[in-house]
Amino acid sequence: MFFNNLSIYVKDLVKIYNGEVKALNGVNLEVEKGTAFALLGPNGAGKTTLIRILTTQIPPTNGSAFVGGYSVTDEPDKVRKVIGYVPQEISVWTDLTAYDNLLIYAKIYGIPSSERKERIEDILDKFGLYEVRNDLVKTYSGGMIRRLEIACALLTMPKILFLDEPTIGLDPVARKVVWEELKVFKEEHEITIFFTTHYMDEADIYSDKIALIDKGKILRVGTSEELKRSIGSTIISFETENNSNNELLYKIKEINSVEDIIIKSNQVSVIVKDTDIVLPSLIDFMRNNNIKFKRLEVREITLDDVFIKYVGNSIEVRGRSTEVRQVRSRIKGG
Ligand SMILES: Nc1ncnc2c1ncn2[C@@H]1O[C@H](COP(=O)(O)OP(=O)(O)OP(=O)(O)O)[C@@H](O)[C@H]1O
Repeated sequence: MFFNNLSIYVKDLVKIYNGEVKALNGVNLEVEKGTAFALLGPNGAGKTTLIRILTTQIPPTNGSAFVGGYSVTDEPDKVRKVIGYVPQEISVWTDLTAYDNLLIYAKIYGIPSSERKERIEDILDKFGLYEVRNDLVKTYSGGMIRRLEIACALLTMPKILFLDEPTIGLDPVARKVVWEELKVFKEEHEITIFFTTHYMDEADIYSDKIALIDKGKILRVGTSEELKRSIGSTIISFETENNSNNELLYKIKEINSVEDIIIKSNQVSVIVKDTDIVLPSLIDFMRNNNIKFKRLEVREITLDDVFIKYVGNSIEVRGRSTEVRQVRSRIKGG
């Protein structure tokens, strides 16, 4: 059957808020079973809106979406039975212990009382929280709270886990712990993970496929390698020293084997197919036009370069994410 291989199928999805804000503008996506899929985009791109539609919290304005083979609009109850969801906002009770939080989830989701203790202890162990299971959550670090939220969402053993900015506001070490534990769980139970993120490295390391989203539109979908290759093979970057004019610099595009050029103030990135061809011509060009430069380097293309190329600027973690981080750290501090 058509959906056999897919966990999520989205067709021409549109969401317009209050008849005027077009948050999603014709989104098409396919997510294969057992994979980790990252939705990468800046603030206001439509990431949370898409996740809310896929988790049946809000209806789309137009188009269709299927999760686990079920329509989010026609069969929302069936969708809810096969998914787990961790929102950006705090979703556990901080005045309770981890064990009691999970016990509430177990009761809400109808896990038989004879199985509860074993399943709760098992998931606490998998997410490194067994030793602190009887401590109040408000004494936990941000990373521990996140791991508990994920444990709560996985207690019912969903087939598809949705995570909205799972590591927002966490330090790099805590982010790594969250992802390493998720990775082990995903492999063990063959679940599909659909997550939104601002973090390039997170999408790069932990996803099988990445969709770039901006202004409600999917710009590109592919593996990290496919996305990087789609813009070229290498970057030659340098800083200009004098106030060279950009019009002149854009002429670098005419050099044979140059794919594109990105200029951000005095930082110039030249995307090339073949460095050996471009480098001598580029040096000649700079000399002939008396453009002084420093810190020239030849480096691999990163996802950040891909994003700048397709979206026009780099992702900044700001606004809402700062807000979420502040709220989380306030709660953490009691
Ligand atoms: N309930 C709402 N009512 C009206 N407009 C909304 C609502 N929710 C989101 N929007 C708008 O829809 C657009 C997409 O927002 P959304 O929250 O989906 O983006 P996002 O990519 O998740 O952003 P962030 O990374 O900041 O969470 C934005 O312009 C936002 O202001």
